[in-house]
Amino acid sequence: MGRLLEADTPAEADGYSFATEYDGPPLAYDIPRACPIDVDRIPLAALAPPSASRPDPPLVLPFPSPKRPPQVPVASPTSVIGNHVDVSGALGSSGFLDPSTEASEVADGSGALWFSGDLKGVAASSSEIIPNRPSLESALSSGFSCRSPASWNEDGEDAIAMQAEEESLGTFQESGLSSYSMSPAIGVTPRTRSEELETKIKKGACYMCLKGSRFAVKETCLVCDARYCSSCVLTAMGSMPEGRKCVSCIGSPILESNRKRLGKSSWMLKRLLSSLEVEQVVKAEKNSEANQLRPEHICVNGKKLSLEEMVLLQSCPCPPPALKPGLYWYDKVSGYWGKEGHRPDRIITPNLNIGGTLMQNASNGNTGILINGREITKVELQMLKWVGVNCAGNPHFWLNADGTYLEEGQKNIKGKIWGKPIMKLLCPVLSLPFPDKVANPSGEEVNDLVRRAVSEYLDKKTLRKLLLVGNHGSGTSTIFKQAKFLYRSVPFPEDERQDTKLMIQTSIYNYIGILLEGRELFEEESLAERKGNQQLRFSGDAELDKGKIVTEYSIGPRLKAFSDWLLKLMASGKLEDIFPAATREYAPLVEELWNDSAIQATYKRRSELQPIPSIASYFLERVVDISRVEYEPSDMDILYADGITSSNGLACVDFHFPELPCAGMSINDHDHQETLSRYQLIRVDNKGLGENCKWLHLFEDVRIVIFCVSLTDYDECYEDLNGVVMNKMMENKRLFEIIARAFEQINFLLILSKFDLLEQKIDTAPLTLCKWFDDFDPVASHHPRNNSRNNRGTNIESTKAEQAFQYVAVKFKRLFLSITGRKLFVTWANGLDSDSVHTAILYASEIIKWDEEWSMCDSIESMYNTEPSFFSH
Ligand SMILES: Nc1nc2c(ncn2[C@@H]2O[C@H](COP(=O)(O)OP(=O)(O)OP(=O)(O)O)[C@@H](O)[C@H]2O)c(=O)[nH]1
Ligand SMILES: [Ca+2]
Repeated sequence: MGRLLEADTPAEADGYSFATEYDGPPLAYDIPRACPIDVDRIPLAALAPPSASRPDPPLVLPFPSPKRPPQVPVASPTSVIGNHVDVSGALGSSGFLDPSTEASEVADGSGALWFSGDLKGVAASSSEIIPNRPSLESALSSGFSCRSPASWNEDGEDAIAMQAEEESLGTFQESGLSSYSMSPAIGVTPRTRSEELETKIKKGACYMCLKGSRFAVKETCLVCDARYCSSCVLTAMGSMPEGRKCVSCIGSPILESNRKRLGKSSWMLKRLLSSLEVEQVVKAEKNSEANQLRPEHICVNGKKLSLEEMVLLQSCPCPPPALKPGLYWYDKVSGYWGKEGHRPDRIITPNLNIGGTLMQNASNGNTGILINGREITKVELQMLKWVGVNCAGNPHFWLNADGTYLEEGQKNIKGKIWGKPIMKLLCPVLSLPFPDKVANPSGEEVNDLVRRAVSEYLDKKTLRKLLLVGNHGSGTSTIFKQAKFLYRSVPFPEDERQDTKLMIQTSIYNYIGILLEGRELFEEESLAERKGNQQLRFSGDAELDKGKIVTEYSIGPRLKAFSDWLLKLMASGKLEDIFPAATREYAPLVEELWNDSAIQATYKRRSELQPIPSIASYFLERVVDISRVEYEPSDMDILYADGITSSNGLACVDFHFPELPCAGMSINDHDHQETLSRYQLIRVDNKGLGENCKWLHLFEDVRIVIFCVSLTDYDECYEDLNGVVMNKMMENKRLFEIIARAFEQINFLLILSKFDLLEQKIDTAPLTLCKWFDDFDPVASHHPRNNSRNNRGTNIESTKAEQAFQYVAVKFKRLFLSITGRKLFVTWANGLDSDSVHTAILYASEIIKWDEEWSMCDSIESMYNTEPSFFSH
């Protein structure tokens, strides 16, 4: 008998109550017990998962003007992500854009979206102003509401705030479980708000432009079910780093009802994006962390699962199919699995060490008969009776996974229920599970299973991302393509080859245009020379004479007309509108032009034409073949083409390292891959980085930033948008500073590219032409070496190019140190040489590994440091 407490004491009379121990006679009845509250079992709504991309919590506007009509504020469609990050910048002090701002005024920004597409729809800029935006924050914190103009209903009430209150009460997704209080609350995904919003938005209309009917095809957000038409979807969903989600929903878990849609591309995606982009979106959707089933959403025998437990459950030989968040019970002896409060639903792999201890009331049975400690349901009792198990006296059974059963406290096996043929028929009739395959893995086998599953999972998680960035012309595209050639068994699938073909064909017209411009210049020069009067070059007389006097650079009227048209097209920036579509039509003219002696004469003097890239000759010399419709680019053509095909400025390639495919072995060999580390090289162009690189945060899980700078940039200039002439190296420095600040904690590898081209020009163009390098003072070398590249690390007898490399490296190292206080790693590369690219990427992977080893040492050290008492005992 437990000790009883008595309250009737003298102390009570003094105005306070103090219980004393009861020492009277034993009582004949039960004392009512006050159950202590178990704090862990108080249901709580799930916390929103952390997400860097979610804006600050919405502010409550103190006095919303009632009856404000729903309106869709506008912002530049080019600032989807940017606005999402910097909400305050995009919105006025009231939290909204100035309603007087016309869509046309702001929809014309100069930044760039990742995905190209028709973005004529009216754009919303942030969670606060997308009408349907389900505020996860507001849903999870009662009384905290996100007010958007469109969320005011006719009566001036804040519909979303009301919704938030409803949702903050907490819901369990599994039906009928809310009243069942055995388990702690399971975090659930936010419920869709689409029904309420549909009453405000015309039925079936797009949630952004509010236009269209329900018959028009729409793309739906996986988190909030908001629907967007094809004009708005890219604005609303941005670059889709986690798949099809509104920008404001990035980082939020998906609706469970949408799980079956994960990774399945849609008609609209295929229409708006290139196949590579669709592939990326689909992959992101399937793999991104936020879209995975979260272990804490699965509760087994009253205990939320850990990550390892969930992985084990999902990867066991016989897992529960289509696992959803919810409360479950699991009898690990028999393998029975069911929803809390319900009969068994499945027989899964037994002996899995997951969840808590099976409770007697797990399935809410009331028969008095126990199987493995669980009181069975009526229907199970019925089954036992039908197969002839004696249930008199409410016995307690032990049921093993192989179907053998015995009574508690006895040693004799009474029978084998799964062995009875009638069971196979009975179970389906009673809606009870029957084992697919009677299995009983030993403890050791289960341990193996755990090890394998967890290591596979961790392997998936430890995909090491390398971010490759640099200014235009820094050689990032070439390095990226080399990586594909080096590490992929099929580097460029057919569709990418076709896209590259079109890219090359367009660039050919660009090169021809540059030649034609040069031809005009040379023609004028030679006319002026003949006249013996420099002034004539610019006079009206010269123009007249030009038609009559034929020079080495003159072309016939037919080609002249073509030339004028092409140059006009280039000047208007419309070349890409016409080519490569018109390739078939103009191929014969290109052939004629190329064979013309005036063009050949101009081509000979191409070095005098500043903007023509050195690689242009490679293509120009085969211009006739290339401009034909049947042209198929070779691997070399793909590598030499300027840039990569990606309309959103983002491309990635997954590979295993460090092994290169050697004779007789494919790098994609499955067994081999398992033992290798996984890497992903992501290349983003400046457009993709956005204005002032504000999208960089999307890459915060990268393990290393590989920053590319072309060593040839020091004496090259370009005109910026305002017509200001900028030195390219200074521009590299500027971008480097921005990116180093944005990734302060991440390792950096600087690749100084185009080393071979530097060697060619350093003697004629001194490094001091760039003002940042004005104190470069190379030591003259009397022993120029042939194979200088392999000795770039030494400096005793290094060549001028090597010294320049060292000098530039130190300049960037100092700059990096001053920004981050850390060490910058530097190497060089020649993009056209696969070995040098391989060495550079290998270097990057080694930096990542060193870093991992260091952090491991650090954590072990800190364990020793923080637990002195443990070791002092
Ligand atoms: N000789 C030489 N040529 C290179 C090197 N890297 C790239 N190229 C070539 O230079 C041409 C122009 O490329 P760039 O525009 O400078 O660089 P990219 O590879 O297109 O990379 P991004 O412009 O940074 O995207 C391409 O056709 C490449 O084949 C290099 O290291 N050495
Ligand atoms: Ca380029």
